[in-house]
Formats: sequence, C-alpha cells, structure tokens
Amino acid sequence: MPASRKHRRPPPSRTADPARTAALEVLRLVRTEEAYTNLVLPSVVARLELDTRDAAFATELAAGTIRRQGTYDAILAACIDRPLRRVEFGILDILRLGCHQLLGMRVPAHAAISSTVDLAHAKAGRGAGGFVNAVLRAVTRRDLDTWIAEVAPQPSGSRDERMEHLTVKHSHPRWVVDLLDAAAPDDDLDALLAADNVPPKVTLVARPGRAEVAELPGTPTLYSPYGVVLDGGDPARVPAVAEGRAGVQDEGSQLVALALASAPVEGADKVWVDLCAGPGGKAALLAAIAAERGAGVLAVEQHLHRAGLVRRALGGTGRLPGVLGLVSADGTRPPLAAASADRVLVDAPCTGLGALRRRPEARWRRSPDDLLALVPLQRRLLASALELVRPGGVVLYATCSPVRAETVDVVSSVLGSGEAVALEDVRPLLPGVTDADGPLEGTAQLWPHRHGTDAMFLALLRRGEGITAGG
Ligand SMILES: C[S@@+](CC[C@H](N)C(=O)[O-])C[C@H]1O[C@@H](n2cnc3c(N)ncnc32)[C@H](O)[C@@H]1O
Repeated sequence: MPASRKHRRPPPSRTADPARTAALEVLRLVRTEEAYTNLVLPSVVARLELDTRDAAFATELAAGTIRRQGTYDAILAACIDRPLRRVEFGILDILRLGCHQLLGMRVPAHAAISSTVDLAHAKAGRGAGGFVNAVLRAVTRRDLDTWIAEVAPQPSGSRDERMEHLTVKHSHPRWVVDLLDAAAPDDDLDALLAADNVPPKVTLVARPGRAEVAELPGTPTLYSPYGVVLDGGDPARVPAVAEGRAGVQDEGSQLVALALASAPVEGADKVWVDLCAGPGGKAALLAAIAAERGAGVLAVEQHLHRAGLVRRALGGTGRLPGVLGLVSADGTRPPLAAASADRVLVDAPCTGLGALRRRPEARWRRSPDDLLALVPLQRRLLASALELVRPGGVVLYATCSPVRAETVDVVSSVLGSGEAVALEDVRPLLPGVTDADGPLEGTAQLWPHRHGTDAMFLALLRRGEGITAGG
C-alpha cells in the first residue's frame, strides 16, 4: 500500500490501549465533573486494572496534557480549519492527548498517532479517527519550540505581546499570567511559569518527637530540618507515613508551621490555634512541636469533611500529646474567647495560584471572580485571628498564593486599621532561606523556581495592647 494512502486512511477498528483509555477518561471527568486530576487518576487506574507501567504512562499523559492544554490548543488551532470551539469536546480531548505524546513525551510519532487514532475510533467512530489522524500528522510537522515560535512569536516590545507569548508558551490563562507578573520579582516571570509545569517530587515531613528524618527514605530538604524529598515510590508505603508519625507535606508548608512555632513570644505559651486547619498538615506538624514544648494546638475548620481529614491527621480519636482539640466552626466567628491564644495560624483559603505545579487543572478552573469572595474572607479571618490572640502573642498569616490582593493587600488592611498590630520581620524565622523578600517589608514570599517550594506567602503580626482589629 502506498504511504500516502496508508496515511490518509487509518486501519479499521483496533481497540484502544488501556493507558490511553484511562487518560482520556481522566480528562473527561476533570472537564465534566470538576474532578481533581490527582484524586481521580488512582480510581480510574484501579478500575481499568492498569499495571504499574501503564499506570505511570496514563498519569504522565493525563496530568501533562491537562497542564499543557493552553499550548496544545494554540497549536491545534493552527492545524484545524475551523475554530476549536466547534470541535466536539471528546475529540478535542483526544487531540490534546495526541499533542502531549508528540510534543511533550518521547512517544515515537507513528506509535502516538496510530494509538490515538485507535482511541478516536473506539470512542467516537471511524470518521473521528480520520480527522484525528489528519490533525496529528499536521502537528508532527514541527517540534514544540518551533510550534511555539510560530503560534506565539517572540514579542517585539510591548508588554501585551510579551504576556501573550508567555501565556501560550507556558500554558497559563492570561489573567493568571498578569497576576503572577504583578507578584513575581522583576525578570522572574518566565522561570516561574516554567516551574509551574514541572510536577514536584513528593516531600515528606518527620513530625518531631514522633519520627526521625533519618528513618525516612529520600534526600533531606534544603531548609526544613524535618523534610525529605522522596526519589520515587509510594509515600503511603513508608512505615512512618502509614503510622501517622510522618506525612506528605510541601517544604514551604513545613516552613510556615516552623515560622509560627519559632516566633519569639514572652510569657504564657500554651495555646496555639490553627484557624483554617483542613486537611491538617500544618496542624499535625505544629502539634508535634507544641507537644515538645508543653503547649497544644486547637484546630478550627469550617467544612465538616475537611474537619474529618484534620481529625485523621491529628491521630484520630485517641488524642495525641500536643492536640488540644478540633472544632468545626467558622474561623471568622470561632467559639473561642478573645485574647485566649498565644499563637494563631491563618493559612487562609486562597486561589492556590502558588501551587499550580501540583494541581494540573487548577489554573483552568479558577477565575478572577474567585478573588471577589476570597479576599473579604481572608481579611475577616485575619481580623478574627488578631482578636483571638492575646496581647504580645503572634499571628502568622499565610497563603499558597503570591497574588497581591491575597497577600500584601490583606495584611495592609489590618495594619491600616489604626489598631495595635505590628508587622514583624518573618524572614529570620526561615533560616537559610534567601531571595524570599515579600511585597511588604518584613514579609516573605517563597517561589517554586527559586526555592523549590510552593509559592507560600508569610506575614508575622504581633498584637499590641488594646486591639480591636475589626478588619
Ligand atoms: C489553605 S487551606 C488550609 C490548609 C491547612 N492549613 C493544611 O496545612 O493542611 C484553607 C482551609 O480553610 C478552610 N476554610 C475556609 N473558610 C473557612 C472559615 N470561614 N473558617 C475556617 N476554615 C475555613 C477550608 O475548608 C480549607 O480547609
């Protein structure tokens, strides 16, 4: 058969392979059911009974496709002679999977095309197979860099062109690129967006007094004395993790808990409150440290199912040392006496735009409108924390977002209220961490491309006498 004919007509229906079928199912669930990639992948893999190799392939294919879909859509738009919005969603998913195999993974072109065409045949019929075959053959004409140079040319000078270029090159929505540009240090934006596309290795924390770093597999983290970076494997199989003495926790989150615990406090230091505790990673680390110092953590979490996760992180029903209790309540009006806490953590609900590396779909699911609800809530939670802490006690305000509206603007709102609140320098509480100046003097901002952590923001506030923070 002549090559051209072979190319024009894909072979009659072969079955789709299980790994690609699984990846397509994950894309569908993420698109139609608002599923989270990382949560739905294991259940799809189990349902289709994939072996380890296929499971790894399906994971990289689904997560990588979702992450890079902005770039792939720009390339597909150049290969299809009608607007992408007129391509049926299921077929667009298949084309995106084909793009990732061709441009983002090392799958040989013939294997990527024939198996993706099989998938289209099996899921959408022979006509779809022919269409997918033709489009993916057009995609193979260039490599990724050449495609990006073509569909998002290097900017000639204007800011708008630069932002458009980075939007396509790094597959982020434009509004996210704009907000990260406003937050990131000068000249860092390209590296930050690139870092968002690299899935992080799993980091573990050895909860002090309960586990030793030396008993965990992996390489010690750079800054946290309690962390290790796993080289691979299932963290749930690490005995200390299975027993709840260690946990999975980004190093930036470990540093947040450590900064609160190591802030100097004079006088009583018994009651630590985590006002937004779910799912409980920071509360568990704080409780372990508190236990060693004769203090305890009271965890507050508004949402019941998240409170259940906190309960588990804190050791279930048998109360561990260092745990004062768990309350499912609104942290803006906690059922706790004013001025009753010595240290309070506000790890505020936020857009999560600093943790895009670990949540492939998050950038596409968030919208600028989210800020309209989140920012007032963040302000109320911080004001509430300042009422809860006693004079001389400290509040650590943190977000896993570097977006200024959620960081500097929230902190400035309480500082500007004329009350007795002082912003203190949090950076000395992050030993060894450099290049982490936050947007307001004394605050800190961690970055994936600089520190290898999520982009956590930290501000340390101390309550003076006679405060009624109000927000
Ligand atoms: C960023 S997460 C906290 C992560 C947590 N500190 C950890 O390390 O595992 C924010 C949490 O705040 C909770 N939350 C949202 N609104 C709240 C409120 N009004 N009061 C208390 N918790 C709230 C969310 O359900 C979510 O679990």
